[in-house]
Amino acid sequence: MEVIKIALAKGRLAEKSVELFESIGVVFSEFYEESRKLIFKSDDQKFEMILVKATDVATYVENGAADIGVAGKDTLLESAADVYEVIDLGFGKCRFAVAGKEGTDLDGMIKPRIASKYPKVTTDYFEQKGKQIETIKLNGSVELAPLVGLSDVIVDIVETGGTLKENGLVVLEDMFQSSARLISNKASFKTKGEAIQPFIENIQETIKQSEGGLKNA
Ligand SMILES: Nc1ncnc2c1ncn2[C@@H]1O[C@H](COP(=O)(O)OP(=O)(O)OP(=O)(O)O)[C@@H](O)[C@H]1O
Ligand SMILES: O=P(O)(O)OC[C@H]1O[C@H](OP(=O)(O)OP(=O)(O)O)[C@H](O)[C@@H]1O
Repeated sequence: MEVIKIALAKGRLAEKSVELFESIGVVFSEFYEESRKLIFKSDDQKFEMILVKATDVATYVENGAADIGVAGKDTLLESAADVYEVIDLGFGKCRFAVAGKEGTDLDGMIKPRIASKYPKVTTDYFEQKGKQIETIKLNGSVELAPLVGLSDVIVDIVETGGTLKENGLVVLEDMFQSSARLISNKASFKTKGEAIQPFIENIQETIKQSEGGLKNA
């Protein structure tokens, strides 16, 4: 029996993903034990889950170190990994936005300096608009950049808007939505299809049902 390897991001998306797997009978009891473990076997031993940095999920899946994974669309766009994006899981929803101090005249700037954890997403977006920019790659606390003069504006994901607000920033331009996606390694999708396909179909069914539930709520 071939084990299916799943890469999960350690942070925000982990718990919801594990709950989703449970709902289709793939249970990782060990996940709930307090530990620093990074590899977990499912109770039925058919699946192995590895916990990696959110931005590394696509790398593990692209290289076949994991067969499938759960990653935010934001990280998929940024890494441009060559993987199949199989299902929009509907959680981990947030929006990409250009943000800055209130009244910032982005259109009036010739070549604004834009700080972001997502330099590729930023470059692609402004290239499409035909606007020249300079990107400054940061790894976190991006909201600081315009406050201390490191950049003119930022490109970041926004959920509640709380972080922007607490730091005196506002959304200047709404870009697009992001949510968690189930991704698959391209070769595994075929070679391990017999095990992966039913897993995907079951998840698809669960999501359809919960969407129906929401609509009927
Ligand atoms: N504030 C947010 N609201 C909703 N979804 C978010 C939010 N921040 C991140 N996400 C989504 O969850 C994914 C994982 O985010 P998480 O914060 O766990 O990792 P991270 O941003 O790489 O943080 P860290 O550097 O602490 O590991 C992101 O790629 C994104 O898709
Ligand atoms: O609109 P909100 O609900 O406030 O969420 C948005 C914040 O969440 C993410 O940061 P994260 O918490 O991952 O911290 P980081 O800055 O260290 O990456 C994102 O980069 C924003 O800073």
